Amino acid sequence: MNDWSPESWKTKAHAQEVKYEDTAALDAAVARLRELPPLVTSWEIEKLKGLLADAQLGKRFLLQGGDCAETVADCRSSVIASKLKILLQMSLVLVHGAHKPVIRVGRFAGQYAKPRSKATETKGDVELPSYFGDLVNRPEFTAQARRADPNLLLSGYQHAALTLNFIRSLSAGGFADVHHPEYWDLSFFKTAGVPEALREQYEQTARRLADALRFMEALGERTVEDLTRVDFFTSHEGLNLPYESAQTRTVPQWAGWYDLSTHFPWIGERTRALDGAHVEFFRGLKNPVGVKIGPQASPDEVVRLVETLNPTDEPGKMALITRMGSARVGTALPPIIEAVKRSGRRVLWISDPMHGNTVQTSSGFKTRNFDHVLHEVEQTFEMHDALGTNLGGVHFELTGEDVTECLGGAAGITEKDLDRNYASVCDPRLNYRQALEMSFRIARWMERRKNGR
Ligand SMILES: O=C[C@H](O)[C@H](O)COP(=O)(O)O
Ligand SMILES: C=C(OP(=O)(O)O)C(=O)O
Repeated sequence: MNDWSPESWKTKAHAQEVKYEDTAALDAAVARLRELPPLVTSWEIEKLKGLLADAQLGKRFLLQGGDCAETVADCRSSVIASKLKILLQMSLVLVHGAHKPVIRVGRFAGQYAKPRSKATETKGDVELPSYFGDLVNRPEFTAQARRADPNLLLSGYQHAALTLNFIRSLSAGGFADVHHPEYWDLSFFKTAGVPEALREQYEQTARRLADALRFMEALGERTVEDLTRVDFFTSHEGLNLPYESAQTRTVPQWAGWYDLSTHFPWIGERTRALDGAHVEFFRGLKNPVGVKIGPQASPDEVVRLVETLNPTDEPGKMALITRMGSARVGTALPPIIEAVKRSGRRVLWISDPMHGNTVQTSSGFKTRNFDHVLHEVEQTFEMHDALGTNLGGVHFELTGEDVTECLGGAAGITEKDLDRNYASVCDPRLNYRQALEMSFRIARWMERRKNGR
């Protein structure tokens, strides 16, 4: 790859480019980022690539989830711990449904850069730059807060490091009680609005999961240790190229270049142009990479993306994260699956049922409906089944907190609840109960599908 370097993206058209006024401060921040130690290691990245290769073959399933926009203000122990807890609980439920190991990947420790539909936001007669994530500017609607500040690149790096440090220590054994569903908050399925049949299904799944975990623990001390040690990998949208390229390095033990800001970066729907800066940057990386694929993508374009980003067809390297929307998935997804299948290329298919299902309420809240999200996942499974391919993972925007951002679920969130605790600075997330319920529904669905019902 002679014509590639960590900076070669600078010669390409750059969608969502951040315009920094103070270029000397940008250069200084990037220079400092280049010197700082990596956040993750090439060993971990290669390990994840191996697990993703298994998922491509249907031997593992991937759960990817976390905030839409991680914030520096939420770099707090309770918030991080509850995010890990919900991901872990969901993964246990999915292990139970999928009958295979689940790879846990957080949208965290670096999910600080956001692409936006509009470059500016207007309130009354004031127009300011949009909020592009804590790596770039601040959410408050003031000219000062919305200025792109290069020092936030360093702040983002530091908070990613703090987050990761805490995740690593919790991973080494801080989750013993999470293996006991009797301590989980499953009260959502006892709520009045939940149909009897659904309530029974939830109770049965929780009981069977608790039995299975007790059985594993009873097998001996070593198994308990293995259960309480939990691996989480990190991911984020590799949107801010000055940030990503400053942390892209060679390492002594392997050939090639690793983006050491995260294990598994992805390219967003708005920045995946074949001749654009992001594809140029990502095509030189050794990390596994994801690309978001929306309903406008053409089958041919998707195949060319796969060929460009993984020219050697390396196992575990390439993931396509489809986000079509529940109304369009039935028509938009099959031609893409068929084209990739015809190309013979290895990919991991992941369903992101969040990003195609965003709607705006009359009172101005961005929201998503639990049933639309579930429907997109189920339809995506069905289409892969019908076409002989394998849906190997799911991708959610979620939080471990009791927010009110998405509608529906057994917790019965309605439009009038949205302003009770709408905390996201960008898109709506499933709250703790909705996320857990989603995993119950998917697991149940996987089981029935496996049993041919
Ligand atoms: O998370 C995805 C995008 O950043 C988000 O949907 C953009 O939101 P906007 O359409 O309000 O800019
Ligand atoms: C921006 C995102 O998604 P998409 O590129 O699919 O819109 C995201 O996942 O944060």
